[in-house]
Amino acid sequence: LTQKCLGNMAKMLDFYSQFNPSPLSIKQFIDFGLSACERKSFIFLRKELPVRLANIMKEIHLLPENLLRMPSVGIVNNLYVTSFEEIIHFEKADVNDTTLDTFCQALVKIRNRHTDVVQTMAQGVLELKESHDVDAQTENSIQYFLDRFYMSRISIRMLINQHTLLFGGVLNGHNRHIGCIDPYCDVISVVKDAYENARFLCDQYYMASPDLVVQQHNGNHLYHMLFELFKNSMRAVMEHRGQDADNYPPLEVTVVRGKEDICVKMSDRGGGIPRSQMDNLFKYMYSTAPQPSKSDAHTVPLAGYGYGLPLSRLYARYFMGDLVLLSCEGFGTDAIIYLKALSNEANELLPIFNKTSTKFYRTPLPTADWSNQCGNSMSTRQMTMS
Ligand SMILES: O=S(=O)(c1ccc(O)cc1O)N1Cc2ccccc2C1
Repeated sequence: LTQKCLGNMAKMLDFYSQFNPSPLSIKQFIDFGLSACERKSFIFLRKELPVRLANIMKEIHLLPENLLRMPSVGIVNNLYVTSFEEIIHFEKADVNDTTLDTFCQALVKIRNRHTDVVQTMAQGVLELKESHDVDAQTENSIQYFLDRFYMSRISIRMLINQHTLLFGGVLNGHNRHIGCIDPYCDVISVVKDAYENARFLCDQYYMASPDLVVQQHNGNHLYHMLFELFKNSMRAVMEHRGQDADNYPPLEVTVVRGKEDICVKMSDRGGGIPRSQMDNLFKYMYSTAPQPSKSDAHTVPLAGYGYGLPLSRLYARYFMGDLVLLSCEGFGTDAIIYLKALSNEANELLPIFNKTSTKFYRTPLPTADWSNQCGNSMSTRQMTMS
């Protein structure tokens, strides 16, 4: 990048990062998709995509120095710079069919370019762990950043998918879908799909798998969350009971549609984990496992790079839901996915680059205002954070 171009890029980043991202609700996605006007979508996206990209790119620059210097983080940063440049080319383009077509192609190119960003960032965290000692403040900044970075990425891919599915020419398989949203989503069938695919992996690895019991009391993010939870629960049950056991306690899934929340609860009797370990399950630093070596590729990892739970919780929180784990050590674990029942309440939850987020990276961990004998001290913020 030439000096002039770099300077211009910095100015454009400052300009677009001043705007807050505009959260959309599932209702807005559906209503817009029904009227589907490509020009309006283009006009909205050529501003909103640079705003969302710039907001998170400014935050990348706030990362702790030694993470920022990791080769993989440099690669991710350059991907974002390239994609940001490509999008702002459309800033003043006149709105005609040629522009709309090249815009769609650019979105597909950007989506493909960023396909492996989750793994590449995980590699960056691994590079840091292998080259530096990571203090609590750095770990805190990384946890805070990656939750926001992946949420931002989920939201950008959601916008790109809706536009390319609605206007990209390729007819999507199910014409009742609006973009990637299925307004008639039958949760039970998603549960069964996710179970069958996780069971396939479990059978391959353990030569057996727990049954599924589904009780119904009343998309694709939902599928990914369920697939992840099934893999965890199956692994827990199989390892808790040992592979010679002849029968395994079934996984129980309960689906309830309330006035405000839709709950999908998955209960396993896999022996659970101690309360002291629970927080680690959602920590990127803790769950950044060394890459599974290609040699033992036949042992298909039920748990991939370990980012399954933190990412699944982001998918749940993206549309104002949540993912909560409740474990009883020695017995098993309940995982509950909460979804908004009403599409007008299912608003995107988006990270905003501003003074508050900037301060978070610069504020040292507060001194403890709680203490116990074993020398672990906590701050009120840490108590409320988890
Ligand atoms: O921590 S867990 O309780 C657990 C965590 C998340 C989940 O969705 C289901 C679970 O059951 N569990 C994961 C696991 C893996 C290997 C051996 C034993 C266990 C216990």
